[in-house]
Amino acid sequence: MDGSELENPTSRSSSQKSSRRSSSRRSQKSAGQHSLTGAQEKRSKSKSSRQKHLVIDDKEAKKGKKHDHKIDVADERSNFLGYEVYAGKLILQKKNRSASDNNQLPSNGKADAIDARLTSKALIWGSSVLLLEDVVSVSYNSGVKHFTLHAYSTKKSLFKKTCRVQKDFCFIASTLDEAILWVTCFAEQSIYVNLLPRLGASSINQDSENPLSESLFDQPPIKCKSPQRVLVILNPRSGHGRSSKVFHEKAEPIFKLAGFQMEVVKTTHAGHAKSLVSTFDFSACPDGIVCVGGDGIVNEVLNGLLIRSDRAEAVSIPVGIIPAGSDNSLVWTVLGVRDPISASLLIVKGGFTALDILAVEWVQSGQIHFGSTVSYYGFVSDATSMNWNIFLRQRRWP
Ligand SMILES: Nc1ncnc2c1ncn2[C@@H]1O[C@H](COP(=O)(O)OP(=O)(O)OP(=O)(O)O)[C@@H](O)[C@H]1O
Repeated sequence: MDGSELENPTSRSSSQKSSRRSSSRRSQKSAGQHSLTGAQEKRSKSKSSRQKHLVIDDKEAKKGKKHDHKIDVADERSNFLGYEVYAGKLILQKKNRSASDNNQLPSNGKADAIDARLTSKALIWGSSVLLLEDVVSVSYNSGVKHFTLHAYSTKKSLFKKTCRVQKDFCFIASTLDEAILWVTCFAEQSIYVNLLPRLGASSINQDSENPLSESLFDQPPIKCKSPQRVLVILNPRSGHGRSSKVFHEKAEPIFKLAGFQMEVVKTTHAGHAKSLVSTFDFSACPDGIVCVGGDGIVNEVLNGLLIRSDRAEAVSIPVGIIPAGSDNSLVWTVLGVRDPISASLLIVKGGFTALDILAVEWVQSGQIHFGSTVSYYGFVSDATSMNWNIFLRQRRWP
């Protein structure tokens, strides 16, 4: 199955059909500038809400008369599929063709081309939908008409458990310029673009009738996110010694697809992570720390940050967690995920969740005693990623 099979929305009602078609035409017409920026998107949203009110007023004015389904269409599009960013024709590459075969595709291969739309939430082609939250990156070789989406979509396993599996989708655009537009629009939706050099000289023969397009590639025109540089701290003892396997087989491939540059440190003893983090020069890895292990390794990393001389800045360093311990209760509580693939996706998608950390105090004979270091923490969050803020109570040392 390609993406998630859906009921084809265009087959519902004629009024919906025409509304969608005209919207698609509008977006095709303005190819080249038709990606919506956040502000445009807001404007578009408020426009649809204005439309909605107009339809309601109209309805009240002409009681009893039937009206079209503008309200439903607007709501459905904004809630489920987001707002249209780009539309055009794409050919989905057959599995058994290699990337180099694409270059021999006849330029009149439009017979297989299908309507495709990129919205702020998904890529939709035919009756298939691929959610952007499942897409890790796009690979694109300069000078060719095809690009590949690397996705980890959810799938029900034999025992009806949901799991994520990697799947690549190679699409061929109608022209080289359209391929660039598609990839640019993915980049604008915060998908990492892995820009690769040109394939062989033969690979651009397909576009030799269009020298203008070729010149575009003298300067790569696609603006993409810069690669993230992170420190990975892996406890090889976590999860009864399975954490290295979890990292190298499940998390690392996703980080590589997303262009992450990683400095991986495997701890050699208890307390290693804390001492490392307490003195580490983060200028080499400014984009975050990824803990691979159980709750214990996260505990050490947070404590290491808290005892740094530059604690005020250090607490703003994002901390990610790849569950590879035996219990992983913290990551489940904070991120709502348990599997390392979903946790890796959350990290590469880059959202942040503020996490409250409280010092635990103990009371004896009516007196409050504080530890000399922050030794444990209450976590108050249930959202989806990993920035953390520290709220320490006013402390009075005995
Ligand atoms: N190389 C190492 N050898 C021995 N112990 C280590 C090493 N590195 C870290 N540790 C210690 O191991 C403890 C347990 O690690 P961690 O919590 O990551 O795994 P776990 O116990 O399998 O997972 P969970 O806490 O989810 O049950 C940590 O508190 C840490 O101090």
